[in-house]
Amino acid sequence: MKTSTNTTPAAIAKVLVAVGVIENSQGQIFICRRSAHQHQANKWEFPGGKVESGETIPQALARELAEEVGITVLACEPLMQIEHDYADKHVSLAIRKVIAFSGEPSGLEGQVSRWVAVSELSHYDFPKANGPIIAKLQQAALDESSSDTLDGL
Ligand SMILES: Nc1nc2c([nH]c(=O)n2[C@H]2C[C@H](O)[C@@H](COP(=O)(O)OP(=O)(O)OP(=O)(O)O)O2)c(=O)[nH]1
Ligand SMILES: [Mg+2]
Repeated sequence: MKTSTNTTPAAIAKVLVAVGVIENSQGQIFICRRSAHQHQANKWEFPGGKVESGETIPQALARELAEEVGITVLACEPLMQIEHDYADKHVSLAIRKVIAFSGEPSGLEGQVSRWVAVSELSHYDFPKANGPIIAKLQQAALDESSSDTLDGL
C-alpha cells in the first residue's frame, strides 16, 4: 500500500514578495539586514515584503518601503521575477527598481542598513534567491561603464 508523507512541494505555501532595489544618484543601492528572528535570518536584503490580498505589486512595494525604510516611491520599473524554493518556504520575488523616491531611507524597524556600490554587493551575504538580481545589477553597471568608454572615443 502507498503511504503519503505530506512533504510534497504543494504542501509548502508560496509567498509573493515585492522587493525594491533603491538606487541613489551615485548609483549606490540601499540594503538592509534581516533580523535574527525572521526567515533567512541575518542575511542582507533589498527591502520589501509580502503582497497582501487586493494589492498590486507597486502598491505593496510602496507600502512596504514606507513602513520599513520610510521613503515614498515616486517611480519604479520591473527589474526581474524570481521563483525560489527554500526548503521551508517558496518565494516569488517581484523585483522593482525604484528610480525616483522622496525621503532618505533608514531602518525604521531597527534593522541595520546602508548604501553600497553595485560592485560591493557580492561582499554581502544575501539569501540564495538574490544571486541573479546581483548578477543582473553588476552586468548593467559593466554595460554602462563600457558605453561611457565608447562615448569618449
Ligand atoms: N524583502 C526581501 N525578501 C527577500 C529577499 N530575498 C529573499 O529571498 N526574500 C524572502 C525572505 C522572506 O521569506 C520573504 C520576504 O518576507 P518578509 O519577511 O520580508 O515579508 P514581510 O516584510 O511582509 O514580513 P512580515 O512583516 O510579514 O514578517 O522573501 C530580498 O531581497 N528582500
Ligand atoms: Mg520585509
